[in-house]
Amino acid sequence: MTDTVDDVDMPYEDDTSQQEKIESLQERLEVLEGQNEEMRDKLLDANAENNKYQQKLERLTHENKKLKQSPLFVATVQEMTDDGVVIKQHGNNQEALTEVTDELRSELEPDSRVAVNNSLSIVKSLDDETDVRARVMQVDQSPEVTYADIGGIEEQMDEVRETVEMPLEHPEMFEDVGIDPPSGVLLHGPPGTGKTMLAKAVANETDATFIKMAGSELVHKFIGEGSKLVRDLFELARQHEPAVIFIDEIDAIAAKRTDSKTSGDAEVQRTMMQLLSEMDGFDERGEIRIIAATNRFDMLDRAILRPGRFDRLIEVPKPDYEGRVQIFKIHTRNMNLSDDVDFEVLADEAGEVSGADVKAITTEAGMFAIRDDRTEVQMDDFRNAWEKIEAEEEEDEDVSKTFA
Ligand SMILES: Nc1ncnc2c1ncn2[C@@H]1O[C@H](COP(=O)(O)OP(=O)(O)OP(=O)(O)O)[C@@H](O)[C@H]1O
Repeated sequence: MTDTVDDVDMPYEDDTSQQEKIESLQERLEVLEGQNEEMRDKLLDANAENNKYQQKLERLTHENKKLKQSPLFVATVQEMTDDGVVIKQHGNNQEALTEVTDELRSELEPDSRVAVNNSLSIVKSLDDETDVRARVMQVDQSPEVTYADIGGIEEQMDEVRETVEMPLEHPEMFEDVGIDPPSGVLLHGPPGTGKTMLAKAVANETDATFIKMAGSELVHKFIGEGSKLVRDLFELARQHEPAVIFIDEIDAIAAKRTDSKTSGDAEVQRTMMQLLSEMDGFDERGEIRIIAATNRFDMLDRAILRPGRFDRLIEVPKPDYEGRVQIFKIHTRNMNLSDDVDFEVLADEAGEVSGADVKAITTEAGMFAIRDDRTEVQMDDFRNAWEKIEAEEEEDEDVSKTFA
């Protein structure tokens, strides 16, 4: 390497001759020029290196983006070895040895849930399975709803009792007659008409565990996860026999096939197929009854309505006038009512409302009384409550139209 010249002192004594001074300065200039050249070379090398890293960064960013875009699969870590991580994919149960970055490795242990890409590289670690199950499935050992809490849908209640309660309590009757009880019951109708209540009440009255799963929670998940959750659901029900499985918003996993072939659709299809296959093997399931509910009957794939599946359809409509009177009475059982309260007039004035609307009116009427510092709820409180709720509903409709 060339000698560096850092000092700013002149490279000669004060008494040196002119000629010698020039020579020394020239010598110094040469050294500096050499240094300059060397620095320029280094700078060029560094620039070239920088370019190389930039390109690599761009490539990795692009690959990373691609990895995130492509569908991910769920797998469970089986073993952590020096050669990599052994994972087992959900759905097909295939095992694979895959490499993992040191950073991710520190987050993993046997039984960790991970998301893997097409080439089975671990992309990220996932929440604990129990967290997902808890979010998707609610287990209620004894729901509090009774048949007496439900108003205006007697016919539907009788049908649910016949199809769910009878097989649970008197399976021998079906054997004696020589017929199979209906496999699944599908409740369909507008929101807030008591579908969930019916399922809870029948579980309560038969001392069965109520297990609720929301269909919408099963979609937009990783490949293989929806069907695994369906298997887990039936396993959970088996552990809690007798049990009533309630699948709310079944349209989320059982909508008619669309033409699009996106991976999301395929995953929804797989989840539904798993549900159907669990239902097809239903005979051995003993004391488990399945009730599903939807507000979108028109959207359902007819495959789920075939015999042996959801073969008992029960429409749960909004209550009629008599039903509304009854529901008003039910929801005001514990309220301190003034003598002027007349449910027949209220049921008439409210018009075509759902049971959930009636419940909302009674609660809001109570709030009006509290705001007015009264303990007794009056007829006007109910009227004001309905006016307020109606105005809010109209506002909501306007908002949803604006954003539609
Ligand atoms: N027929 C009814 N009798 C008494 N209360 C009712 C009735 N229908 C609805 N309600 C009241 O409305 C609430 C919501 O009803 P529920 O959840 O059973 O409706 P749903 O039909 O399952 O609605 P969604 O389709 O929106 O899930 C109930 O907790 C209850 O307070």
